[in-house]
Amino acid sequence: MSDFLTIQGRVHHFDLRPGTARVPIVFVNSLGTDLRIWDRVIAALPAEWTVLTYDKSGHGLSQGGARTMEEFASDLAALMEANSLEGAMVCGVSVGGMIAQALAASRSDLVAGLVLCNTAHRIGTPESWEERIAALDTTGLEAMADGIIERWFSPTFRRDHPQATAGYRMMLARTPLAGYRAVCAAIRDADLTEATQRLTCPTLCVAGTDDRATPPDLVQALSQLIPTAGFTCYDNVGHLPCIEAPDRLARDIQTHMAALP
Ligand SMILES: O=C(O)CC1=CCC(=O)O1
Repeated sequence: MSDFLTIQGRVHHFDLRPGTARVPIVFVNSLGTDLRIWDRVIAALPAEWTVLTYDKSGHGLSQGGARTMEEFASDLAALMEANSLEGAMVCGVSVGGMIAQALAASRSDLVAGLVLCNTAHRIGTPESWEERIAALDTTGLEAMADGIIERWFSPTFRRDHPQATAGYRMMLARTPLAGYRAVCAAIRDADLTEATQRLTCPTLCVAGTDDRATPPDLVQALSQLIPTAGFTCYDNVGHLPCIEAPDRLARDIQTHMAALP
């Protein structure tokens, strides 16, 4: 059920679907999206799984204010603790995958396994994020939305799903500017290389051949940093497999979950 919790003085929006399975799963969304991007994945998962989704600070219905990747990770830790979720599978996409890595590095008690979709230990360059922040300040998000959507979705998805493409474009363009800007700055400043190479939990890294934001080579490099990680790449899928390939992602999550010790 959708609910709200104040964490470090900021109201956070989350949705908890309680279940009886041993290991809960927690989903972490990307820049410019909210918890709805996971709906089709969750619909394809077993009904007995406990599932937590949430809007990170400054996105969806959550209040802004977090600044660093560590703060975004500690928001998630507090939300999991408040819901008595420990030893969870944490599945994050893009910056959500960075938050998941930072959480696993700092709070291994909360994380039994990881699914890292279309993410990396370092995304882009500080200069590229500075350019994006400058463009945001000059033109705003609406003017940048078409270019961002082309990085998010494969040409096939955009051709075959024009309504969904338009809908997710609205989700992006309606993201509060300050919240979007803060996440860009957190990505600019985050280098998780050292923290991530110390991870020891079972990890699945997922890439898409048509991902123009975190291409397969980058996601594969992430998987090679983590001794316990596997790697898979989805054909004709872009940056958001939770939207373009929800059934395949749900299957891979279940296989990964089943292999947990
Ligand atoms: O908006 C993009 O370019 C894609 C992206 C980078 C980090 C993230 O979360 O999304």
